[in-house]
Amino acid sequence: MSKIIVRGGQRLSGNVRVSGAKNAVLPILAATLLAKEGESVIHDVPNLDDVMTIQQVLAALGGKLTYDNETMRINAEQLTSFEAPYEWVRKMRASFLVMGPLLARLGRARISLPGGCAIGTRAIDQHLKGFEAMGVEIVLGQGFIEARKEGKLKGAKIYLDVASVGATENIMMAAVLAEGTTTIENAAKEPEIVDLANYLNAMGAKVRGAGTGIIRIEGVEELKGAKHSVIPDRVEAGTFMIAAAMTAGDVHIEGAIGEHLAPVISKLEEMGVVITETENGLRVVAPKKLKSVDVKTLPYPGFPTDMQSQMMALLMVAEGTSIVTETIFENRFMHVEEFQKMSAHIKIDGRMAIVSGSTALTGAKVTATDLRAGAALICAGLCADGETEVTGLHHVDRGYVDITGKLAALGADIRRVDPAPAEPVYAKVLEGVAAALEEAEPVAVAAMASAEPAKREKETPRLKVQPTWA
Ligand SMILES: CC(=O)N[C@H]1[C@@H](OP(=O)(O)OP(=O)(O)OC[C@H]2O[C@@H](n3ccc(=O)[nH]c3=O)[C@H](O)[C@@H]2O)O[C@H](CO)[C@@H](O)[C@@H]1O
Ligand SMILES: C=C(OP(=O)(O)O)C(=O)O
Repeated sequence: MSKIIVRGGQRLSGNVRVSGAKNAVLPILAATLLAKEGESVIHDVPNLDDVMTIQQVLAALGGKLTYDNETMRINAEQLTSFEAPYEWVRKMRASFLVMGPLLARLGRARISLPGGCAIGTRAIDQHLKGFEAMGVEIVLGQGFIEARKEGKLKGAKIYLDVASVGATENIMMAAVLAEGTTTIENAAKEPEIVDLANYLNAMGAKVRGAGTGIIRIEGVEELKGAKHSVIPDRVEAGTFMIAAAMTAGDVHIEGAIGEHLAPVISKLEEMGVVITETENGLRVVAPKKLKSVDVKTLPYPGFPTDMQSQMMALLMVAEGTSIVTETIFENRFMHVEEFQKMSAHIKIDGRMAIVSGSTALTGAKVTATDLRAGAALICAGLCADGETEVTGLHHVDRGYVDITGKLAALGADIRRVDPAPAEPVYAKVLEGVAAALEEAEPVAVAAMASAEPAKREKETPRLKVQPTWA
């Protein structure tokens, strides 16, 4: 089992570069499916497990991709399937974001119900409500959703009951090729929505109002591949700000955009941290003693839920009692139990966590219960007495590029231990299985192709990929 081992007590200092934003790059890569012509070239694509997952989804749909030096090139001219396979969708919730582009391009999509971090129920009703308003017929199967529309999608006025980030993105992507104008009211305002709109507009779309509560999308006939650079990851930047503050450090966070981090900056300043904007980032200088603050997560521009667990780690060592209220996800306090293993004093009361500060944290064996919880445990380990061993790293690898290397470069005593590669004998067996599968696949596909049409459609939707209105 992979683990990160942190020995607390080192003051962080120096420069750390923020990677491209996971939550911006995933919808943007999904949106590349909209280009009927030309290649999209996306820069600042972080090397994350989630990016690899969406890459697999796009490839399964017929996209041709290359990834080199943080640049991904995608050609989606020839889509060969409308089905996002379960094996990838179950790994990552954001795979569901291909539904909007597939409906726009092909008028049909079949997607397994999404997986991802178990931080709440994470409904998708607002995505579906938006598609239905655009004339899409939705069928819920066992473990999947099938959506189709004869002819082009129709522009509509859609009011979101919750300002969902994913629903706003999915509906925007469906609407760009629709007939007429779509208005999304109570739209999410996150910077990642603006980044997606900028990429869509570079492709030839007409999206206005992204970043406000009302987004208007005028449908166009066709979109082309475009160049785009992904915004820096505000959650990764925020995590390094917390790491600096935990260790009374002095860290420059290269690429961090102050405006995107306003609520995090404001809370850290209330605690006594000094933050200054530089030419290309933010400098964070933290005193040894920090004051407690109350924090409530809210949609942007409120305090981000994705920073809640890291902030809680900092509040555990600040002076005084803090109340953390989580309003976005009903099950996002799983890290509390892990913090308690490190001597934290936290009580949960429904959606509130009462954090008693001034804790002398002690190193312990802990597990990342979700992506940000993993980062928060690492942050706590940076100022704990002794060694903290964090497992459950598959969560962390979804969203942080080399967090161990970046913290070590700032002076942290941190290392990652990965299990030794499989014994050569097992590797040989695996190679043999892979070769056998490769040989078997063409036979299976040929058998499917010659099967009865009805059966063929049921079992191999990838064989029928003409737009429904073609
Ligand atoms: C890949 C990505 O960008 N992930 C981010 C995105 O997730 P995601 O897009 O999944 O989050 P949403 O904004 O959709 O979810 C927010 C809340 O709305 C609810 N909801 C959502 C959709 C819906 O149809 N019905 C409904 O009730 C959810 O259950 C949740 O309670 O925004 C979250 C909130 O900022 C972040 O924590 C995630 O990191
Ligand atoms: C919850 C997160 O991601 P996802 O929506 O992909 O699960 C996150 O980035 O913290």
